[in-house]
Amino acid sequence: MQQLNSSHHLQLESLTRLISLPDETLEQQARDRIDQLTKPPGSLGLLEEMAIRLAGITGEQTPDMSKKAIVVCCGDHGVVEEGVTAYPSEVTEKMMANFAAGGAAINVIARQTKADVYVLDVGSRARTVPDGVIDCKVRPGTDNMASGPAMSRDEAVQAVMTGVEMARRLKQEGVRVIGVGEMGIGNTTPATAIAAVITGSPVDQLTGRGAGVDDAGMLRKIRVIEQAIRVNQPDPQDPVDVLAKVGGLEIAAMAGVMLGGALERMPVVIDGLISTSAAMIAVGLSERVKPYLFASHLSEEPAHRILLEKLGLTPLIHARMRLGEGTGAALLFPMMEAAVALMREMATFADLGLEGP
Ligand SMILES: O=C(O)c1ccc[n+]([C@@H]2O[C@H](COP(=O)([O-])O)[C@@H](O)[C@H]2O)c1
Ligand SMILES: Cc1cc2nc[nH]c2cc1C
Repeated sequence: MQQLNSSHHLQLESLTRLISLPDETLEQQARDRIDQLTKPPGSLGLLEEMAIRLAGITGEQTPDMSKKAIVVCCGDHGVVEEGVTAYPSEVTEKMMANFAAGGAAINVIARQTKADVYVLDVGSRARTVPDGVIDCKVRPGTDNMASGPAMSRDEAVQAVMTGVEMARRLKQEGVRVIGVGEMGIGNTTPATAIAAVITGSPVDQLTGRGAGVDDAGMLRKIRVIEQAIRVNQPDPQDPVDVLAKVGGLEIAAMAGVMLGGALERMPVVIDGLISTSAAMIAVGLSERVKPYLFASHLSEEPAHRILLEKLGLTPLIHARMRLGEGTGAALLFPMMEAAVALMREMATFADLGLEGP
């Protein structure tokens, strides 16, 4: 591991060792209570599993979910010059301004589900970072991964540490649950490349239309991802190598938010394909991140299902969404709050003078 910028408090390698496992005693207590609630055992399905996991993560039988945050990590991609997306990179900057002004889909959904939106410019090509966007730019966009590494190892680690610091800051601000989202024109290309490297699945089975590329663009995208993997030869056993060679700055930062969230014993909700590719990197850096992660929705991108299966996560929402920004994650928040409220407010069989299930 290369030396990090001195402003970083902890080195990536050492912090991954500091992540603790969820509390099994609290999980068992939650399981026992759920089976005493006035319902057939297991009938609340994945909400039961959610309540149990939240208890183990937070160390609280009925965790406080009042302060919720969505972190939208933004970055641009040199590979866009290969014609892999229907949109120009400039849209990333315009959307960052839109997030800051409150007019994007994530702003609307987060207002509905009572979450605060934090926008991070980790690596956009915007010359000036729009007001209201947190400037933690590592570099203005990646290089074209079709002809060489997207970035250096050091830059990848710096971007990861940006996410770690963000999660720690949110914890200090009293945030109890973090949803992870992103914006970056072209980023389904690196996300799919990460999926191909880590799962070994054929690129043509993983690749989707992203924000809406046409048939010719799809074929180009598949060939470009195959070429990027051939040219860079990323080592699937080395997550920083994968990030640096075929990843993205916002993907690295999201992996960092997941590491930081786990370090701070906070549940972290992932969103679509791109944040799930970041989850693969985070779990590659430390298996201990996995129990802190919650899948929200199943994206239309074919690689998403494969990555979620590999992570052992089940998405609760099937809404044919493929937007990103953390929109699916924000939609999971009310279900999480409901899972906790059920634990807190439901009557038990004993309350009804019944023996139990
Ligand atoms: O979250 C997803 O699964 C998802 C699927 C398709 C597209 N996106 C969003 O669309 C952008 C990437 O699409 P593309 O075609 O430019 O690679 C990026 O800003 C993502 O947030 C997101
Ligand atoms: C308009 C637009 C909004 C987005 N939000 C996330 N990805 C996006 C891609 C586009 C093109």
